[in-house]
Amino acid sequence: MGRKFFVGGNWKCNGTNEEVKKIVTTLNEAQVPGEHIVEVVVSPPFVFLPLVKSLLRPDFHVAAQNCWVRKGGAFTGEVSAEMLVNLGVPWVILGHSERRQLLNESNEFVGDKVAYALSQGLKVIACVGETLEQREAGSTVAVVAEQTKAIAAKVSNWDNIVLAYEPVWAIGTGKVATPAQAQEVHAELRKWIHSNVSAEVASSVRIIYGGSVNGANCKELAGQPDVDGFLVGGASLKPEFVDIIKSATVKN
Ligand SMILES: O=C[C@H](O)COP(=O)(O)O
Repeated sequence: MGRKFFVGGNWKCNGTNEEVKKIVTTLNEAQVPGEHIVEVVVSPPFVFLPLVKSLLRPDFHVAAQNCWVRKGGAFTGEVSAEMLVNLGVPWVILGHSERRQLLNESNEFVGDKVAYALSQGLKVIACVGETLEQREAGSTVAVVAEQTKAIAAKVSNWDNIVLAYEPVWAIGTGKVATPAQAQEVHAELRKWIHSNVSAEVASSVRIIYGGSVNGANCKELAGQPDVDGFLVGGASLKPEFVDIIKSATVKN
């Protein structure tokens, strides 16, 4: 069975009430390929999740940008997986490099978060990716394999995981990975999953690319055999996100 193209929009820590409504209006009016061709998930900040969910067209879905590692309780400032489920939020982004780097989330912590979120019924966009220093040292594949291993160690069912390869040096920098660079790492990740998880998961899991994807570069990236979609930051706040969604047709 083919892997359905997946386009995620990570709005990060951006937006006012008015801006969020404007983005949703643009998405709601867009003519895009049907749900059988592309799965679209947008991820506003926590505070806007109910608003976006209530206004967004029914064929698009929402994701939180994080959740607490275990059951909720006395954890000031955190939002639990149970709360997201209670609000009908189906997806969560975990292990984003901004959280790994700025908030010191370790591979093990991310693995625990992914496992807990899945156990509560959430679907997870799990992010991996190397820094420029690691790439220049030739350790890209080792780094992403180690990050994936920490997830695989805690998870037995990959049906509800989308793996996002996001090289840190390409995030928000305008320096997109070349299609060949993205394909190479995606193929290596699939190979790692084949050897360490299973052949079935390797062929079915969607591996999406993130890092300076925009309306101009998305088609060529989408044409790579192991690129199953995108996790888009900056461009997901702009009308060109619609063009990125449309790049799904490259696969069909
Ligand atoms: O989650 C999205 C990524 O961090 C990519 O962000 P960007 O498209 O602004 O480079």
